[in-house]
Amino acid sequence: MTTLTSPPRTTHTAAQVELAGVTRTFGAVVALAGVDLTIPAGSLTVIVGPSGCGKSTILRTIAGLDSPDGGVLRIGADDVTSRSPGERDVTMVFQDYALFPHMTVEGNISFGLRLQARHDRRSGPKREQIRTRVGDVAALLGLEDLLGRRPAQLSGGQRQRVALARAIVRRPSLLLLDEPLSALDPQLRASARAEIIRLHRELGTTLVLVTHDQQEALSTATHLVVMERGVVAQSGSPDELYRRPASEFVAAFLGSPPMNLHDRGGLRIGWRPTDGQLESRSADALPIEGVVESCEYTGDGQHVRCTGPDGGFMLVQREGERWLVPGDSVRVAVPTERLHRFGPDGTRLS
Ligand SMILES: Nc1ncnc2c1ncn2[C@@H]1O[C@H](COP(=O)(O)OP(=O)(O)OP(=O)(O)O)[C@@H](O)[C@H]1O
Repeated sequence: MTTLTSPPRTTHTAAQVELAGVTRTFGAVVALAGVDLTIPAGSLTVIVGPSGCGKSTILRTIAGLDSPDGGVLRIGADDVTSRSPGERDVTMVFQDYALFPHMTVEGNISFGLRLQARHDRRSGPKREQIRTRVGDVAALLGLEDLLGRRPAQLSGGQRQRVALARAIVRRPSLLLLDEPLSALDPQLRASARAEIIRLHRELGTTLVLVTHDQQEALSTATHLVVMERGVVAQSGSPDELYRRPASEFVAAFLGSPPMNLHDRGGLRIGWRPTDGQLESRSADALPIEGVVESCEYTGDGQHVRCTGPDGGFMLVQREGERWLVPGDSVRVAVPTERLHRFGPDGTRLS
């Protein structure tokens, strides 16, 4: 696969996207309950959240495949709320790739450009330009040797690359991907994820990706958006959301194994399983005692599940520490600066 060091010919200006008070209902179902969101120009923004929280509806609204009931959508400086999909300079890649089965890979990739050429003979792309652009994109995605094949003769990962090639060959200033990796097995997912990150960097376009996989979201995004029941729970850099979750919902949603949460004095206290220090006697720490219930070997350590005085908790134990077995008593200290505090309504305190 070719890695371009200078900006490729597929580069286009990257667009900022802004949603203000966007609402959408389907009968009694509120899919979007007033979404306020800015997607920075040139970012790789990942929208993540549990099933049914409105992720796909946001993407479809940005693409113009669905119309909001209220609110404003801007792409760049333009209010595009009532513009048709064709007037938005946006391309969306669907979960199932939707390739044309009777066309070759080359035919699939060039389809949009050929259509454009037919509609607009004067300023549309010329045959030679189409060939060059398809060649460039095929090189970028490592598809040069597959151009003569049909979709049925490709692996899942190759089909995904063809769908991406078909989208980026049109040089959109905004590229939308709905669960692009969901059809791939875990090993292919990891390499496809790396490919999307590289592609984003080389294209310089704004890329918005939807997933329900929080691990994938954390590792892929430059800008992360967590959705909760039709609204944005929090948006910012992945690091910001992981280290300073704005609510108990975001805290519990991001991170694997998930954050431990306890009731303490009318508040909710949270700590990451990696922040618990075994056998530490530090004064500036919350002590928690428990009994080991089960241990899960992870290769470089253990995930240890314990029962404590006020419910269970999880601890991540690294290699080199005392090896725990079920029935062991443990004493864990959580440094005060690593504690997260949430009020009765779930919002972060301090
Ligand atoms: N065309 C439709 N008609 C009726 N209800 C819809 C329609 N599209 C979406 N919904 C509902 O709106 C809500 C949000 O759906 P959406 O597909 O945006 O969620 P999602 O976060 O992408 O979910 P998933 O991760 O399961 O794909 C859901 O309750 C869904 O059932």
